[in-house]
Amino acid sequence: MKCRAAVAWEPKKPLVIEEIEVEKPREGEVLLRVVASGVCHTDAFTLSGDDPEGAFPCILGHEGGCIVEECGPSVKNLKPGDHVIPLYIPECGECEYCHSTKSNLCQSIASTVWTGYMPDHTRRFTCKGQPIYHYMGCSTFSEYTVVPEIALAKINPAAPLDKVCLLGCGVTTGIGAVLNTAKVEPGSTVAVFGLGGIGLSCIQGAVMAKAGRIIAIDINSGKWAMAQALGATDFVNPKDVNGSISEYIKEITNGGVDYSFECIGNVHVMRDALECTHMGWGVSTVIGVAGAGQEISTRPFNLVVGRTWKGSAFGGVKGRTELPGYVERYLSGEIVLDSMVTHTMPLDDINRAFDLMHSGESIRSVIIF
Ligand SMILES: NC(=O)c1ccc[n+]([C@@H]2O[C@H](COP(=O)([O-])OP(=O)(O)OC[C@H]3O[C@@H](n4cnc5c(N)ncnc54)[C@H](O)[C@@H]3O)[C@@H](O)[C@H]2O)c1
Ligand SMILES: [Zn+2]
Ligand SMILES: [Zn+2]
Repeated sequence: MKCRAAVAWEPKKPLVIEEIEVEKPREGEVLLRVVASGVCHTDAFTLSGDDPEGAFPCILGHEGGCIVEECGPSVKNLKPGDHVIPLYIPECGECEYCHSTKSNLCQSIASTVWTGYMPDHTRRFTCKGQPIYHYMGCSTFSEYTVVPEIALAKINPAAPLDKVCLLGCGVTTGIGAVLNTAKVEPGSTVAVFGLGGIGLSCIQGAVMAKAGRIIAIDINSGKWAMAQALGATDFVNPKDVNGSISEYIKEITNGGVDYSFECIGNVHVMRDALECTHMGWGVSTVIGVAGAGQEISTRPFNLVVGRTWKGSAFGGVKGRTELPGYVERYLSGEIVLDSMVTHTMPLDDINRAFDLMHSGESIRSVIIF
């Protein structure tokens, strides 16, 4: 079939709206009509060319709200009309990661998801006769996309897809990092570095975990209002701090925070986030994705004295099992999504979503198809 999609022909160039050809779903695959898609910093990261795994030309987008259009052979649990959220980390239910309660990193199709192919090592998109790479197994910046059944969470059709699409990455990542990865306890002091879609969702998670004090940190003071509305208790702009931000946070928290989260992708901030945690028990979770070749460092002694450095992908959430519950928590008012969607636009204006992200004006832009 033919449809319209935003094609990333090469790094650092605006996306181009093109007519593309989408092949039928094959064995175990599902053709989806994309209703809405959020724009995440990770899309911008890949487009920047800093992502070692980025393959071009591709169709970006991984925060989708979709409806099943057609099922390929041997698809068992989905039918046309079902509402789904595509998962960049699938859940096959059979691999050792799926069997482990300690990880959500299903490896069943990882080698193809992260190289831009479908599980059978072929692609479903062509444009002007040229094959186009898939992206994170989702490619939601297209009116239609093809995703394996094991990478689809079936959700309550009562949920608005233009809001719950954010559960496909940003919001689930932030909340899950707090609840699943760090396991923040009631009364804890928490520091969140970077107040984009991910950081603000960490704040939501910290509120859900009943943290006592939630310190929101961003170089853009315009982000404070939203952080406060979601439950942050303190705001620090590192630009207003003389000297080290980690020393400053330790000073105002009587020795350091219990938990910190890095939601930027900056290796220097990752170090600050670790070093501002309390000696003896502080836990710092890296969520931000840093550029190719970058490394983190700290004095080993900072770990010897009882701090822990952790990392979290998609908030440690097993998508097919747990995401439907996140959608229910949104419907019951426990998870806030509506105010996170600061901008909406049609596919034709998708490049504006990237501009708004880079200028710091948006929390999340959602493309409405
Ligand atoms: N681990 C995962 O599963 C996962 C999932 C999604 C996104 N990510 C990553 O999380 C990061 C955040 O994504 P996002 O969509 O929220 O991004 P975003 O661009 O919306 O937000 C980033 C925020 O960080 C702030 N910031 C930048 N430099 C700063 C500094 N030095 N100190 C303090 N604040 C600073 C910016 O002002 C902005 O508010 C990205 O690196 C993204 O790739 C990881
Ligand atoms: Zn994302
Ligand atoms: Zn698996």
